[in-house]
Amino acid sequence: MSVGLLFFLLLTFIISIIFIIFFRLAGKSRRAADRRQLPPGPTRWPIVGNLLQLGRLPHRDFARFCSTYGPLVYLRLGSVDAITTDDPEVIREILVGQDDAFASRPSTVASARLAYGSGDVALAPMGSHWKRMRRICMEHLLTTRRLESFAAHRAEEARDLLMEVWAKSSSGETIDLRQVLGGFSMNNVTRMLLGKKYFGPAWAGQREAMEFMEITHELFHLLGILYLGDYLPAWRWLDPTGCERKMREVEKKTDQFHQKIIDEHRERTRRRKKTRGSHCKELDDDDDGAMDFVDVLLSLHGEDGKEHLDDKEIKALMQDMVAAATDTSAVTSEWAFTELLRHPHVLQKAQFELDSVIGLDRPIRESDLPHLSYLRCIVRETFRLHPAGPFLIPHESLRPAHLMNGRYTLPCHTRVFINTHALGRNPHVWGDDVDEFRPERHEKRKGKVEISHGDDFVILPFGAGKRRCPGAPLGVVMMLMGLGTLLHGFDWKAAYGKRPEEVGAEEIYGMTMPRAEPLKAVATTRLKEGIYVGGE
Ligand code: HEM
Repeated sequence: MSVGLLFFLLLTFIISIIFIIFFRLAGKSRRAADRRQLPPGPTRWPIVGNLLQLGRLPHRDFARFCSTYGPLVYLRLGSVDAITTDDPEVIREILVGQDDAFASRPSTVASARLAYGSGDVALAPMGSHWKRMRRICMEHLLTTRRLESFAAHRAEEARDLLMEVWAKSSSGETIDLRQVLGGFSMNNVTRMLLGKKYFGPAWAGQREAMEFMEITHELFHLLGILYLGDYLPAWRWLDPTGCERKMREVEKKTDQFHQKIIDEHRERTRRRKKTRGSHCKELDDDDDGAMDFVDVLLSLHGEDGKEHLDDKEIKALMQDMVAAATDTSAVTSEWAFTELLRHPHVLQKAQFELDSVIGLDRPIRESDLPHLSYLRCIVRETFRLHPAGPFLIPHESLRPAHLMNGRYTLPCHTRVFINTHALGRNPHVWGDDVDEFRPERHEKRKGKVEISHGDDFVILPFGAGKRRCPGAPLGVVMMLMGLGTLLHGFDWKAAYGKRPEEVGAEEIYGMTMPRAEPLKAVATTRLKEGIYVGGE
């Protein structure tokens, strides 16, 4: 080898080393700079980060961090970067201003196990699959026309609710509001979605109803917990609480349940077609009234020229709709009732409005809802103090992003906890009487009282931006109809002779945030008897 070649090789080697060192240092200092620009937050421990600072009600701990370090707080949850906020302007920037960066969802053990590998809408990461599933929801399931086609079912459910409470109150029974409101929203949703009702008259049957209840409760519970395996990967090896084993069991049970419903629908369609002859057209909305959602999903074409959606896609969507639709409205309605029992003057004012808009000679109808401004204020105030879930479903950043005029830099895959519970109790937004239930604070708005978020982002019951709840109009109608029916139909007092101030308002943490105890009350009739048994 010549001396020249040797010299050339040596020079190349030295230059390469210099480049490698240079880029490593540059990378390190860039990462260090990024870290320097993280928002402030509580002191972090090695490995666990801030996990040990979270208790039984993490939304309250997050709120405390926001009032100490806010409005935007950085947390390290085990191996995960996370931020939290309860500030309307920061929330607007995340959900609307920088929607492109923050509209994804984190991949968690629950979303993999319990949402068909994140194959649904609500827990799917941003990408073509989510776009397609969301489009199916918006264009085929939750359209105004389809929701209107179920108005008669909803009216029937309101009538059954009135009759059920009347029957119980006539026999001196205490009313379990969790049970009646839960049954009302569950029936509304399952009739639309699965073509069945699970509670009350004409129900699907004891065994199936119990199975359905059990599965949905287990599912909600597991989707709601803060599972340590998502933050400390080593935890998954040990699974000391048996959480993953439970998830696998529930995954299997739900899948079998969904498959049975799909098979029943296929069989029903096959029988209908056979009755009408093999030349018969596809099932459509004019056949036997409205198609339920499963019928609609079975009639849609799949991707890449496939004749149908995959069963897995249909099951993921069914599960989303049940999970997203039933508990949310039932939990919020129970909270509304809790506050009404704690504030009898608000309850009376709502009844006064109902009587003047509807009268005492007929039950409430959906067409009355836009005219019930005070009832709408009650629902809005309930969402302020008791949003259905303490956080929006966690979002995740798709790339490094800057927030608050570039003041802070966040790494890719930062998990975002928008604390709607703390937003509604933020004294900078709501003043000193944040803890007081006072629907009148929403009254000053002109025209129809909007229940969804407005331009000011001071309440956020349905989220905002790309991931906004696609079922908000249905959720609002179900809540107003349920509450309106019970308030118009009956006078109410807390059960067991409790005084208003003795009605508790303790919450438990989960994907949704119910009262710690089911709400029990005593109802007395206030309309003509014929109305309770289906007359006008
Ligand atoms: C009072 C009732 C309801 C409340 C309070 C509620 C609230 C919410 C909230 C807070 C989110 C998360 C938004 C975000 O992450 O930014 C959400 C998402 C969602 N909701 Fe609702 N919801 C209700 C009713 C419904 C109904 C009736 C349906 C469908 C039948 C539904 C379907 C969904 C779906 C599919 C998502 C996921 C959207 C996505 O990730 O793209 N919700 N809802």
